[in-house]
Amino acid sequence: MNNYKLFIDGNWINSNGSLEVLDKYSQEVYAQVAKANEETVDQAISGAWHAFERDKLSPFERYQILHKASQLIIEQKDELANIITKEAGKPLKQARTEIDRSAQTFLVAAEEAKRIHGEGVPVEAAPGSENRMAFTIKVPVGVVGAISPFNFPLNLVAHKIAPALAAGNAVVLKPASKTPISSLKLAEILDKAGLPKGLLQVVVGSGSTVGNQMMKDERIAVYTFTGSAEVGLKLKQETGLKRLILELGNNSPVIVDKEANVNLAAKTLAAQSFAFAGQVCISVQRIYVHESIKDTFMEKLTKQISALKIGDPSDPETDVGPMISEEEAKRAEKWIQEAVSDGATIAHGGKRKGALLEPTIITDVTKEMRVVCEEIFAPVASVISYNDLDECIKEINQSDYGLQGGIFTQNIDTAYYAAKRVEVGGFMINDGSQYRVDLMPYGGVKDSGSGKEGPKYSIEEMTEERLIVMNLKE
Ligand SMILES: NC(=O)C1=CN([C@@H]2O[C@H](COP(=O)(O)OP(=O)(O)OC[C@H]3O[C@@H](n4cnc5c(N)ncnc54)[C@H](O)[C@@H]3O)[C@@H](O)[C@H]2O)C=CC1
Ligand SMILES: O=C(O)[C@H](O)CS(=O)(=O)O
Repeated sequence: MNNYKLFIDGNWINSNGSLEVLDKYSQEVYAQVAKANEETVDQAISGAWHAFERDKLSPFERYQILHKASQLIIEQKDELANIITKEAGKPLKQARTEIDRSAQTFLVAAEEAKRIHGEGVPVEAAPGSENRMAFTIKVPVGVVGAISPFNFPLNLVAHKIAPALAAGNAVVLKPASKTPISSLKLAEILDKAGLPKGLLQVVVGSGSTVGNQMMKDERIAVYTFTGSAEVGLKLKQETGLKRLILELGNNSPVIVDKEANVNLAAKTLAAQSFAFAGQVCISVQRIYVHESIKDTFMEKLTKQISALKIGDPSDPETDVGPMISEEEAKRAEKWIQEAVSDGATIAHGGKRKGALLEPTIITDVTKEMRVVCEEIFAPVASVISYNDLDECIKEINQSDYGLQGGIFTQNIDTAYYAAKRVEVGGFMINDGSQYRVDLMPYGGVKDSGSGKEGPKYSIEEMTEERLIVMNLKE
């Protein structure tokens, strides 16, 4: 049995209670993790605040620490990938990709630490201001409160911690209680990389206790949250005038136009609908296919899906592993059955064994069905045919969400026409919605959230721009 402690003020501490982290494939207890209580959360926030006041690192020192952390992540790749596979049930090959991406996120944030700057403001042009000089500087906000989801337990945490530290802040992190171990390993890595004690605090526990306490604490200046729209909305209502970065859900649409490369579309969409069992917020969920190519596309798509290997996530060949819990798999199965009883057809998959749900394609759906209009967050995609592109885009935009989308077409005019009209934060041409490189601006519109991630963009959110005006002698 693995035992993990909390990381408070640079020390590993136990608490009265603990929580069990399950191996998501075997469903056996994989680790015990100390659970934060009110007192430990208070200690963590207070420690972060004091560390922020005390340890003012230069941009170059921040660069060195984050750069070193990136190297250590790569050195520990096998161990970290195994942890993600166990605690999240993510197939090993996808877990290994997550480690590489996390190292890159740290590296990009390290570089950004040296580039944080304000700008000159030309006030001398204004009458009476000839002797004045104005410029802005970027200052850290103080303590950043970070709350993260289960699905990318290392890289989505990296997207919060690395830019916050690059900007000179302290961080209190609450990882998802189903997958806290990756965060604790990351704390160990940052400690080894030379991060002064207290600048990162990791508190483990439920959202309703630990998360809730963090959201109410005056000492936290800015919040960054990734998770469901439901929790995001609650947090927005609770945080008043404080800045809150929200990275929420989606039901990603992708158009397969009549001029698409159908082979490319089928191959890409089979991979992007079912990676990590569809539990990716930009997972392809709604596939809009032009009526004239629907049969060919369906044939190629189902062939690609049949080639996916389903099962044990620790097998390096596995493409689709279990969902985060049997309960979640049952919820998705219920949505599928509900659609079928309302007239939909299962074109592929649909069966469930424990937390393993087969990659599933549904056709004959309507836009009111939950599998279409809500975020399913499971290995399930709907194929919807269309004849008129404008009508298709109109239907796409009826979604409450707007994170990422895409189109497959060889016609550049069609591609750009759609890119300008589909209401999303990011739009991919000749790729699916599930494309992301970690330096890109990433974030949604509508109920998918507000504010952007990607180190450069998060740093903007985690700093204040202060204007300085100097009244100089003539
Ligand atoms: N836009 C984006 O970048 C991403 C969005 N997501 C979204 O996350 C969801 C899946 O992740 P889950 O972990 O199930 O999401 P969730 O919303 O249930 O939980 C996310 C985090 O919030 C915490 N939390 C829950 N209630 C809270 C409260 N009242 N106060 C403070 N914290 C609270 C949880 O403990 C967890 O750490 C999906 O909707 C998915 O689309 C996931 C990854 C990336
Ligand atoms: O939202 C998600 O699930 C992630 O942001 C996934 S990824 O884009 O970083 O791969």
